[in-house]
Amino acid sequence: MRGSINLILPPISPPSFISLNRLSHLYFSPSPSSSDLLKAASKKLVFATKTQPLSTMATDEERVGNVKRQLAKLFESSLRAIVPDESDVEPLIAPCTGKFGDYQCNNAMGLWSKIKGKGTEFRGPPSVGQAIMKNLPPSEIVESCSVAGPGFVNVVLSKSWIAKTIQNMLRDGIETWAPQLEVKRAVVDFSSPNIAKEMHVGHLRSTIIGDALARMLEFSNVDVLRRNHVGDWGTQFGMLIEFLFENYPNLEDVSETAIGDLQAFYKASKQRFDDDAAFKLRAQQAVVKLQGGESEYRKAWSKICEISRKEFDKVYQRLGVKLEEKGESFYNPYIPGVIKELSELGLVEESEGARVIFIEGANIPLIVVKSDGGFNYASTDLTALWYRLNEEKAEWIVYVTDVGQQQHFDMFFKAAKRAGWLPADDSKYPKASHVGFGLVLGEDGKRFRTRSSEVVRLVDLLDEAKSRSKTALIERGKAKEWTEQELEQTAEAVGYGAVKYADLKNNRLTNYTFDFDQMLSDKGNTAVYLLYAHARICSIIRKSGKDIDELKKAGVIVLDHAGERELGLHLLQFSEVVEEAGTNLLPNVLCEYLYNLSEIFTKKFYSNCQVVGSAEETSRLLLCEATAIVMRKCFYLLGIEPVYKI
Ligand SMILES: NC(=[NH2+])NCCC[C@H](N)C(=O)O
Repeated sequence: MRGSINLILPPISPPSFISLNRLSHLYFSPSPSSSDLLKAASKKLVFATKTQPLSTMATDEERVGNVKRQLAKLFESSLRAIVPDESDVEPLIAPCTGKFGDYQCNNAMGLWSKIKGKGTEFRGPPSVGQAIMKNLPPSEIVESCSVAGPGFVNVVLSKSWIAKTIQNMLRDGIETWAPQLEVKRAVVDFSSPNIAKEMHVGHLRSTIIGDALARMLEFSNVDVLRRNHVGDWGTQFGMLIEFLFENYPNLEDVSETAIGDLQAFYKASKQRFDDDAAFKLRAQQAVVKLQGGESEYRKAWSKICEISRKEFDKVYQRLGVKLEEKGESFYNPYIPGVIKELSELGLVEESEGARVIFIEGANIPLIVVKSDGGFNYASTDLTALWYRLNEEKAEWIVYVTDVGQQQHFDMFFKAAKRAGWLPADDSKYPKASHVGFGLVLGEDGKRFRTRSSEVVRLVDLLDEAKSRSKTALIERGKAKEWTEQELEQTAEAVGYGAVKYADLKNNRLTNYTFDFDQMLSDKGNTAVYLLYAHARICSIIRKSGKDIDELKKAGVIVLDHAGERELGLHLLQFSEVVEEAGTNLLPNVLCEYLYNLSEIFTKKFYSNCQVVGSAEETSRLLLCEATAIVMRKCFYLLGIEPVYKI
């Protein structure tokens, strides 16, 4: 699968504290001691700046909340000083947890393997690490550095810089922490249900994951074209149209309510198709007439699409998802031209009456024109890709479907590479990525179905999520405290948020079990727990009686307590996490960050640091506000509505 390495690998975890210690024994290098730190300090590697309230706007440099990038810039110049060769200066920076530092530069070992035996003055990775550290230019970001184990350069960030960066964000807005991606325009092809079929729980995953990815890329300054590649073309329309004509001789009479239950309509026409040979023949002829553009048939087709669209839109509205429909039929007029172009390139060959493209490594060819002369899913997808690259000028095209379609994407991406539409190197743009996801399972561990083995309808799921969360709120006595409207809105935010989060928090490639009790629990890693945590932070601020907007203008953040510092550092990592989740197309990375933020806030900060009435009240209220802002942005990026009181 294209880009599979990126997609399957879990986020890189930095070497843990323990492994660092272990390695340090192996490499006979002492762990950094206070004397190391002192030495580092004497080499002007300690930079402490006093945090000041900032009344002026931040410079572009200060706006960047992405610590990893800022450190990479510093280390790049230090690496360059050691190895003047341009190709060797890609800094490897990773956050780390441990008493030696907040971040690490992991270049020493790689550099050593390149320079050893070539008359270098260095004696091994630790000495390369020392040199990297010594060459680090002065910066207010870094408080101290040390070298550990096989040359890891540990960096302790300056807490006054962390504080200042958070103050800047509070003053200038969270948008100043948005990642800047290389890509300017992307297509995210998601949801994409099929006409005349009910949207089911499989489409739920595509809708939720695709929306989250689109939001993350949009936030990262990418122009995103949200595309609903609806299945609105194909042989099934012959059967549907014929059935429509049979039951509604006058098309004007067909209302939404008449065939509102499209699943039932589809089933009934399929029954008719299977049972009656004459009907079947008429249905097959109807396909030809539709494709030939006969007006009555086109009208009937439009009617069916329109009714389906209204049903889909209701779901999108409830989920707060925006999409622009460009269904399969949209690309029809372009298909012949694209097949011609591919033929002229010598890619299309005859095989058993069909026209196909052979793909290296695949045991079957990609059929682009069927033996009856018709086009198929692959011809449409190749054409849509061509359109997106050439007409829409997208540099990154992302497709969100179940992993079952992986081979299809793999094949037509390879065909596009053969045609020279995409570079052979997956790390280059323009690029196409398939975002696959696993199955939704029921409690029995099998595919999620209703008791009568029917496909579960999305609307029913959403109704139940809402009604269950409403019941839970009523049990907490909220019906007495709140207006009916507040109760409804919160029940929706919590209910739909729970369904979305339960899906997004898993690595999307794994199957997951749909379990209302678990997703609506207010304990553990659930949307309910997180939404309530956010509401509680808002209530701390409200109850303080302070005007938070005034505090934001002049207040100073101090991170003297370990809990304050840990919270501050985690807040600062928001930008690099969004960048990682967006570029690797993994929303679960952002969920993990959000959950950890809430845990650090509660367990490290709030339980140890009194906020209201303390000497540090202003600073701590600002930390509460910054946490609430970052949490809300995470909710937004995951497509979840926040709640402010609970
Ligand atoms: N460009 C694409 N093939 N997008 C995905 C389409 C998904 C398809 N309609 C389905 O329900 O399985």
